[in-house]
Amino acid sequence: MTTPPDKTQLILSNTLIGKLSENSRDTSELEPYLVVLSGSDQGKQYKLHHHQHVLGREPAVDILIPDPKVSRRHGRLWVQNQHILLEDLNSTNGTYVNGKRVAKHKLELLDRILLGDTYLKIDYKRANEAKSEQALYAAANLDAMTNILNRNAFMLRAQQELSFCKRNETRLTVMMCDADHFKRTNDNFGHLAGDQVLKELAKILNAEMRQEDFLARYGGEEFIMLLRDISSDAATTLAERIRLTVMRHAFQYQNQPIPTTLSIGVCSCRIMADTSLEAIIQAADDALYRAKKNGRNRVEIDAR
Ligand SMILES: Nc1nc2c(ncn2[C@@H]2O[C@H](COP(=O)(O)OP(=O)(O)OP(=O)(O)O)[C@@H](O)[C@H]2O)c(=O)[nH]1
Repeated sequence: MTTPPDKTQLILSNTLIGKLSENSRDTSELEPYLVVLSGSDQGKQYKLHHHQHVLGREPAVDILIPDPKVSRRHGRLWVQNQHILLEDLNSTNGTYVNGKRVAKHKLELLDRILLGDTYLKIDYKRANEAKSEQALYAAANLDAMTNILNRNAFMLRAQQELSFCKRNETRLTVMMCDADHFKRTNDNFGHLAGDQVLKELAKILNAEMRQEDFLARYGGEEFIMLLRDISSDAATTLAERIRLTVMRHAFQYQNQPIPTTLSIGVCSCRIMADTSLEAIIQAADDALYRAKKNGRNRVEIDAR
């Protein structure tokens, strides 16, 4: 629990986070936020409300930390009156504050929290500060048109997942999905119609994933998915389901139907010490090439 900052703390905090000192600002406007300081979600922030927030890696938690070393339900934050309490929920790798393992801890403003490999801190911000920082986060990590991860953000997360799979010898699946004859879509219906199709494709793919999986726009009309620990049979079933969903979806632009199909290349492999991310993506890309060559609107899989 963080006691709301007094003036001295605020000046110090602002110096640390590189903002201009605002000695006179009114602390009553400040709201508590949990800020992610490292890892693939670096820069992301969560407004803390006056109740408990569960942190962890499973989809149902309030604050999802996409770090393989974080437990599914790792810990919780309680905002109570003027304080913020951090409690470990019997996590595997523990909850640390300023380098010390804690079971339950009343947070101070400058405390550094460590869950798995992810550093976090509490900060107090005005709503407009938080909004502009969130916009910066989105610009760095998200594809502006589809609002899913961009390629760079995906590669960062995928490297983390690969390290986890190496330690645990689990499977990793990469799925490359590419809209068929998309040049024709643009030529026949216009670029705006093409954009509309890409936005809807992102929504469909997003809905098919588990929350711990990652989806990104990899290139123009190409999407990439990373799925942890599913069998090659389950990956094939999922890819087939996605292909059928897209084929049956009624894409439209200005009331004009736009028939759209996907070709999907899948690489599903058990991760060895020397497996590289580039090699898995290349194998998925090769499978995608085969799907195109073998007639499009189909799935090809490389299972290792
Ligand atoms: N509307 C729209 N089109 C895009 C975007 N990014 C890439 N494209 C278009 O996607 C098309 C991709 O064309 P190609 O690489 O020839 O592939 P294709 O026509 O889909 O053919 P196959 O992949 O072989 O089935 C190009 O015409 C690009 O201009 C985008 O953001 N919006």
